[in-house]
Amino acid sequence: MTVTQRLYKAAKPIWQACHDHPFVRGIGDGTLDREKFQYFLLQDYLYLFDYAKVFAWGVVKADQPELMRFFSANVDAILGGEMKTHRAYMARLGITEEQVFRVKPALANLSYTSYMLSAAASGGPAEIVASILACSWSYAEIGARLARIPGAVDHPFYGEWVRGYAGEEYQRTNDALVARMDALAEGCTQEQYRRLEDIFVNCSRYELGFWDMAWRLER
Ligand SMILES: Cc1ncc(CN)c(N)n1
Repeated sequence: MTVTQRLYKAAKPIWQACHDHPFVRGIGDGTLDREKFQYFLLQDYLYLFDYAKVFAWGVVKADQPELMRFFSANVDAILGGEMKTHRAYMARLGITEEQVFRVKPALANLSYTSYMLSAAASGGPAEIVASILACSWSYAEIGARLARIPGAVDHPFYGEWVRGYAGEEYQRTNDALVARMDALAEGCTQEQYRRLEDIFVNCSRYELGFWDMAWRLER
């Protein structure tokens, strides 16, 4: 089994709970309350700035130009790629970026990003990718699964979100991250692997917590 197959297996029950979460199901069948989605969108926009900073740690810690470019391209893919979907929804909802910055990150959001940033600050490139991977990969899987629900990609409101994560660009970027995890973890000791698994599973738990946070409109 590859390292990423082992990581996937370790987090599988948590990911299944994400797939079964009423928030995720609600995006897929189009029944999700718009207020909950708007709340999620704003929290997620704030989240993504910190998520991009985790990749930026990778630029700092990379010891090879190619790895530096990899992390740097990912910073760009978030700020200029994934966040485009958020900005399109913000435009539809009449929300400016300034208004988003007045929103306080919920505790579940702040705890998640603080955890990732701390793992990145104290670790090396492998720990950095492990802390990013649950985020990137679980959304790639959620997007791909939701896209198979009849009507989900064409839904007038939620379709854009599903298309963004199911789309080729997002899936390709995620595939590269999965491959990078395997490359960076190649030959790691059992102890090093355990640390990567801890980070990956904890981030998966934070992912589930993020859906819950949005579902409950955590204040
Ligand atoms: C909380 C969260 N997790 C993952 C993703 C996908 N990058 C996201 N936008 N937000």
